[in-house]
Amino acid sequence: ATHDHTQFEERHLCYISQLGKGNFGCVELCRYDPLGDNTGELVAVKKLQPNKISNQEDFQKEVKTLSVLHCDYIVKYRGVCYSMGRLSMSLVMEYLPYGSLNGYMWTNRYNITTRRMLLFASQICKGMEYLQTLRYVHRDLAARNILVANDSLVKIADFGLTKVLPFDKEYYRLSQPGQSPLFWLAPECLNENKFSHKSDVWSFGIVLHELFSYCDNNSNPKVLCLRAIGQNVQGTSISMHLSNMLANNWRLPSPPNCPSEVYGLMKDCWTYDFDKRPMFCDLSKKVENMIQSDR
Ligand SMILES: C[C@H](Nc1nc(-c2c[nH]c3ncc(Cl)cc23)ncc1F)C(=O)NCC(F)(F)F
Repeated sequence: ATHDHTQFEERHLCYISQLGKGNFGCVELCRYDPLGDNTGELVAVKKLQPNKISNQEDFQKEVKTLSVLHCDYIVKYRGVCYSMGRLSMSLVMEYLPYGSLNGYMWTNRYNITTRRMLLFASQICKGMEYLQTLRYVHRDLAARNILVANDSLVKIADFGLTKVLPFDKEYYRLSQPGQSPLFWLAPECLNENKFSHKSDVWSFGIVLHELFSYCDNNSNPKVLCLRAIGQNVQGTSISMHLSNMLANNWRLPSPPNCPSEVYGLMKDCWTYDFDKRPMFCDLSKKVENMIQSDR
């Protein structure tokens, strides 16, 4: 049987504001208000730009993916809304009022403790552990794709690039270079378009760097990598330069005032050989030990 996609009637979805845009379309804040008295719940509605058909297929997959995920550390699926006579479909999700993690970290940079950052890191690890049990590879783990539910709870969101591993392989090979942002990608993704739980671990290390940099846009992974590459980017693409630097053991520098054992954890996630990188279950234990000892 098809999944019981809770149906939201378009006439009761009241537009409030736009939350953000992506290369797919946009996400809007709406109130689902069937009683028409403003007592309905706030929801986040992801709408597709109707142009590209390929987007439609990818969007269907994203809806399918999110509808089977049930985890405290993953944004909740609410259902779908068909409009234009089932011609176009929107994805309805829970609305998280504190917004995306990168905005939250920068806004609250003066009163977020190391313990709080480690709590967020352990929650992201647990969400990723859950994804791994279902053989999903997120492929776009970044602070901009983490949502903040409240001052002590974050959730993984944006499953637009998520792929399920084949039954007989522990990696997913993309046919052509994808649209994942370069500076969050593991070397094997840059060099061979190979995505796995271990490449998600690499991206988690980048998210740790973002967290401990308070998501400062002046020292985000893109800025730091481009500075290391140097302005004189000759013919070879940025991807090639980055790949060469990583092969020569260059890594993002430690964020200012970052505890050395946290930077050590980032470096573990950035082990060149993906077989030697820690698993998310190892990472969450290490992070939880740091939370305990960080009194
Ligand atoms: C394109 C949309 N962008 C944004 N969304 C929100 C947002 C606040 N609260 C939210 N509650 C549920 C959802 Cl799905 C989004 C938001 N805030 C700022 C944005 F720029 C998005 O989906 N971003 C990926 C992720 F959700 F992971 F942050």
